[in-house]
Amino acid sequence: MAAYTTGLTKTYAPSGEPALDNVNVAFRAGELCALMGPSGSGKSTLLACLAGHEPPSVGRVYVGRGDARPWLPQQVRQICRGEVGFALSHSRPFLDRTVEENLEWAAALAGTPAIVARARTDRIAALLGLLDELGTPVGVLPEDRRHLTMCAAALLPDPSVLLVDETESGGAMTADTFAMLRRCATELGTTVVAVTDAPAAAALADRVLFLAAGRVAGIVARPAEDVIHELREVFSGHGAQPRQARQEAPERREAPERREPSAPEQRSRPVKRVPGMRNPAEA
Ligand SMILES: Nc1ncnc2c1ncn2[C@@H]1O[C@H](COP(=O)(O)OP(=O)(O)OP(=O)(O)O)[C@@H](O)[C@H]1O
Repeated sequence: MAAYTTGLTKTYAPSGEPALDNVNVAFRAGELCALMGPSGSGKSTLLACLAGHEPPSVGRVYVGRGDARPWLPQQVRQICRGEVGFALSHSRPFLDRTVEENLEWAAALAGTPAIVARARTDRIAALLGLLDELGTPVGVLPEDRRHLTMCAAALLPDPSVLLVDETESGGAMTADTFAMLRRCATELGTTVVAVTDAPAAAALADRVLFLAAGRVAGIVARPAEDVIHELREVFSGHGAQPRQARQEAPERREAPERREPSAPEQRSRPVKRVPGMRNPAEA
């Protein structure tokens, strides 16, 4: 298991609804997992908790060998040296530097020896289709290439887990991008968890994790694109239980456990069955 959560609940405002509500999910070593769900379902929050950017309100997050603890800004070097690499929606490359210079910076920040960084740069750039752009200033590249530059920089220190969110405009996570992330997971052995709204992209993943209203709604292994289409409709429309209804449901008040690490469970709300979808408990 490369990363997992137990009873992960995240509430931003003290009296507000949880952005994540008792999420129990595990990510396997070397898998590409697509993260899908309607806007506000908690995708970015899950990535932020996995990255250690946001502390859980309740529950635990484990990455690699230990807790993904919240980090202070001055500890950014430790993030880069750690188990997790990320290209999140707020991640920004240096626009006035070339792709290669951005990668060098990431390697230096992580303390990766220059000789190791040089050897990895070409390999990662090739996997992400950036070889021809190593000498190009990132500022002149289109948004998807900038995002891939962030992915490349995140991969350079050889994290066990790479977390990739959509860019703020939401346009970067296409099937082309996923095909490159697929290669990274396969050839580098990195666990990749990446948000997308595109069924054609998610169909390239080993598993698709659907969030709906802060909960794990379903996990599909080796998904077919039409199944993903259907599930996306279910969870973005009437299939996703409205937040108001959840608030009134008594089981929401059951306190997610504070307990010692154990094999992650999947105890999520049952959802409409669609051919090819597995219940989270079966994952
Ligand atoms: N920093 C924050 N402060 C307060 N509330 C937040 C914060 N970040 C997210 N939220 C809220 O938490 C919920 C989940 O948001 P999140 O961004 O994780 O969902 P998402 O599925 O990534 O959405 P999108 O696809 O629109 O990015 C939303 O109701 C959102 O308004």
